Amino acid sequence: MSTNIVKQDYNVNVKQRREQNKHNSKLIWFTGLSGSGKSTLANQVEVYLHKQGKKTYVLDGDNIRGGLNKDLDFTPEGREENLRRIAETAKLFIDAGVITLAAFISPMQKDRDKIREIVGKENFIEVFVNASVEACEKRDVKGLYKKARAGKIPNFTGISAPYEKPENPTIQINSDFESIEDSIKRIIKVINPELELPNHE
Ligand SMILES: Nc1ncnc2c1ncn2[C@@H]1O[C@H](COP(=O)(O)OS(=O)(=O)O)[C@@H](OP(=O)(O)O)[C@H]1O
Ligand SMILES: Nc1ncnc2c1ncn2[C@@H]1O[C@H](COP(=O)(O)OP(=O)(O)O)[C@@H](O)[C@H]1O
Repeated sequence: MSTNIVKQDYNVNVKQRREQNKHNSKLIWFTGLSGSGKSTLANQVEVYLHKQGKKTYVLDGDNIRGGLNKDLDFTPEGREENLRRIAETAKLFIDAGVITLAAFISPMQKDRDKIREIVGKENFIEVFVNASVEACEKRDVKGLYKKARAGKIPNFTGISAPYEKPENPTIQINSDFESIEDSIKRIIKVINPELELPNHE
């Protein structure tokens, strides 16, 4: 535990960064089963925003778990710490004026509530990428469901570990039935007004 910490104020603040960028900075959080479509949608929404000249960055499960969080496993405690660190990272990106898109299974409501609390509810947009286990298993993008069914991956979400559906997401996508193009359009419609410059008064 760190003690005797005194917060340092910076000369350039988030308001000035947002004004220079001419857009707001928020966290767009994609939650859902493995294979539901989180990475696909986060990446495509980033492409759209980037083309508009906005400052963006994507944080994605497999990439963060290969670096910053490579010491963590998929137990409930491992996931909790994974998501806490990602939320703290996203908070820094938001402060840096960057629109941050995060794609993590984040299966537990309590962990998602903690993320919202860390970044501030005014900065948090939750996208629930809803897909059935059956559809994800049929896609089996990375062959992980096959391995999990064979008992080769412990604590696999949807098979041997739980996924709690979000209680009140900002947007819900049904990727079993919806095309990628339609999902992207619906997300963009909701986030565009949220990314306009805020009134800091
Ligand atoms: N046991 C188990 N359960 C679920 N997923 C597993 C597991 N082991 C490895 N993987 C791979 O890790 C990716 C999910 O990591 P996350 O950091 O998003 O998970 S979590 O939010 O901490 O629950 C996940 O990526 P996505 O398929 O993009 O969701 C998998 O590639
Ligand atoms: N509406 C949709 N949104 C996102 N992905 C979709 C949709 N419909 C079908 N898919 C397909 O589902 C798969 C999702 O894979 P991926 O984005 O890697 O999932 P995740 O990041 O959640 O593990 C891709 O093959 C994608 O083409």
